[in-house]
Parts: sequence; C-alpha cells; structure tokens
Amino acid sequence: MTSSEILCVKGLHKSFRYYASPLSRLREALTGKSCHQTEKVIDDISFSLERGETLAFLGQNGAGKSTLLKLITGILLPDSGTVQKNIRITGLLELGTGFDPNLSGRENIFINGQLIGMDHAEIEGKLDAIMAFAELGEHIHQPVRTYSSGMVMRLGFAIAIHADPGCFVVDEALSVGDIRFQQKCLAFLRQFQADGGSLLFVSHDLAQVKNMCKRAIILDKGKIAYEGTAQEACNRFQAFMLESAPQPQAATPHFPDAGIRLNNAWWWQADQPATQLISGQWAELRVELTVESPRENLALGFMIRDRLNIDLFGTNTSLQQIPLVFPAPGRYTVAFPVKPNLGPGEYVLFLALHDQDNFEQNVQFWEQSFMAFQVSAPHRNSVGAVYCETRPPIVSKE
Ligand SMILES: Nc1ncnc2c1ncn2[C@@H]1O[C@H](COP(=O)(O)OP(=O)(O)OP(=O)(O)O)[C@@H](O)[C@H]1O
Repeated sequence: MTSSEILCVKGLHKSFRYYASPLSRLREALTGKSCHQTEKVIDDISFSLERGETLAFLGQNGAGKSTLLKLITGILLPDSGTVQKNIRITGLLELGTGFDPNLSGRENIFINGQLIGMDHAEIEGKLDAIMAFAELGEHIHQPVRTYSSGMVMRLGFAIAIHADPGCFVVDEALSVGDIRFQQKCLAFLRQFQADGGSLLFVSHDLAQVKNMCKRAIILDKGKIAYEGTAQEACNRFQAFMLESAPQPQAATPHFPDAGIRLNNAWWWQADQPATQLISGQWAELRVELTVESPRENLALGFMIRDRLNIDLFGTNTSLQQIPLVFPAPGRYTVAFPVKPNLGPGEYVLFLALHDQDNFEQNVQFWEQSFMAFQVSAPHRNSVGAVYCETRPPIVSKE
C-alpha cells in the first residue's frame, strides 16, 4: 500500500455454495461427498482507493457489487485475496445488518456501534447526536422489529456516520425512506467528501453516481469490466443497458383470449421515426394494432418510466375521453401526440390495452417494457428529470 492509499484490494475471489435442499447439505455433512454447486460471484478483483477519493461500482443486478462491499467491510470473508485498509470503513449495507430485532433502537446503537468499531465510551459520548440524527422520537425505545425499513435505515445511517469513518460505504440502502431524510443523508455525504472523506458508492442512479463520484468500476459477473472516470463508466454502462433493453418488435400477446394484437409502436418526431426524442418538441407515439373482430369500450394507454422503473407520465384514451372503437377487423394505428418535457436520459415505454373502466379486465396486451428510448435536450438550460418551460430570470433591486 502506498502512503496515500487507504484501501488496497488484491486478487479477491468469492464463491457461494448452493444446495438443492437442506437434505443435500445434511447429506454432504454426513457423507463428505460434495452435494452442492458453486458459483463464483467475485472473480479476481483488485483496485485501490486513495484518501478523499470517491469510487462507484456499477453493474447489472447480481453483478457482485454488494458482495464486494461486504468483503471490503468484513461482513463476508473472501475465499482468497486480501483487503488491506488503514482507516475505519463504515456504511449502510444490508438494512438491519447487526441489529437485534428484539432490542430497542437505543440498545441497538450500542451493539451496532461496537460492531463497527466504536467502544462503549465513544458511543455514550455520541448517543444524543446519533438519536437526534436518526429522528426516531419515542420510537427509539421500541424494539427494532417494529420499525419500518425507512426507520431502520435512519438508525443505521446515524450510527455509521457517527463512527467517524475515513471511508463511508453507500449501497442502494440510501434509496429507502422518505425523500427529506435522503436529502439530509446526501447533504451529510457531500460535507463528508468536502472534509476529505472517501466514498464507496453503489447506486443504479447514474445521475447520482456522476454527481457524487469521480471514478467508477463496472462489474460484470464478478469481474472488472471497466475502470475509469465516473462519467465515462456511466456512459458505457448506459449504452450497455440500452442495448440489452427490449427493442421495438412484434409483440406476442400474453392473453390467450385477446382479440387485439400489438404489432408495433414507435416514436415519430420531425416527420420521421425517432429512437431519440428532443425534449420539449411535439412528437407522436404511434401504436399499430391488428384487430380480429369489432371491439369497443377499450382503453389504450402508455406509461413512460425512468431507468429506476419509476412512473413519470402515463395516459390512455379513456383518460383523454376519446372512445376507442374498432368497427371492423383490420390493422389500426392509434397516434398519441405528446410533447416529451423530460430531462435528457433513457426511458422505457409501457403499453397496455384493456377495459376502458377497469385496467384489470379485458386485457388485450400488457407490455411492461415495450421499448427503450432516449431523450436529448440540445438547448440545455436546465437539469433534472423533467423539463419545465422557463423564461429568463428577472433580477430587480428593491
Ligand atoms: N449470502 C449469499 N449466499 C448465496 N448467494 C449469494 C449471497 N449473497 C449474494 N449471493 C449471490 O451472489 C450474486 C451477486 O449478488 P450481489 O448482491 O453481490 O449483486 P449486486 O451486483 O449487488 O446486485 P443488485 O444490483 O441486484 O443488488 C447473486 O447471484 C446473488 O444471488
């Protein structure tokens, strides 16, 4: 380890054993014969972290990000390889790790605090500050098993940050809880960074990764697939995710009794089909259907979701008070004029055709992620997920 490094990971390997049933495990213990399968989850990972550096880990679900963080913090032991660190690393990993559900929040502060390296006197000294940060009020005296996941997160975060770590580990857990508390945690983390603290960060929110981190590693099936600036890593990861996202194609109906098939759907903007829309300019979502017999009383709708699968905007013909009538069999196109006032980024389109009064009835198709598309904002005068029209600010003196 060099003098500026606080963490040095070398040749880390970790596999998990999988047994078909508890009986297989018992059989192996009794007979000594192998009755398990092994899956390599971390495969020869090496990297180092300098003091004050912020490093993000990106990767698809199951890529090994959380396992790597647990190896670094010592929650898990590697099969081989080393984790050298010369500072205290704390953070939020699995919600509730190190909490006894039957003890109160206050009692758990002592248990969890000791687990992450504080001694009793240090915890006594910081108890009031930890309880104030967690904002649990009288709940602090109730057993942790009665807490919501957001409350567990508050308590875990409050303890972890008061351990004066040199490096703080943030897994997706930060996305739990109410937005005001999340903002408070993020503000804390920014101050922690400004004061020279290091961060290891796992998030599927690439905007947050770019905002919080300078460097990033993309993990793919437990191996390092890319290491570089957070900006470049996010671009590569985004491109990879878009490639692997469902593309427009003939959809097969999921509903055997459906008499209407979704053939295709595509965006149209500036007189041509578009996979990249320009924010704030009129576009059209065209949905092409094959109708086998005359139908009415249906609603065709769409929902735009962001990459975290959060609903951003949806509408349907019923909400728009447009009767959807297919008087004869044939191919139909339904066009929705839409002005996508969205921030630049990747989005996914959900399409469904169902009863006009009840979306669970007469379902003809229900395509959760029919296609991915991008939105660009060439005249950037804003940031964020939505685009609100603005006029130049007016400065006036009282
Ligand atoms: N304790 C465990 N026992 C067995 N398998 C495990 C254990 N922990 C993780 N795994 C497996 O290891 C693989 C990697 O999981 P991990 O949680 O590290 O991925 P991840 O990149 O953090 O995914 P996500 O983005 O979904 O959180 C997965 O296949 C997971 O099922």
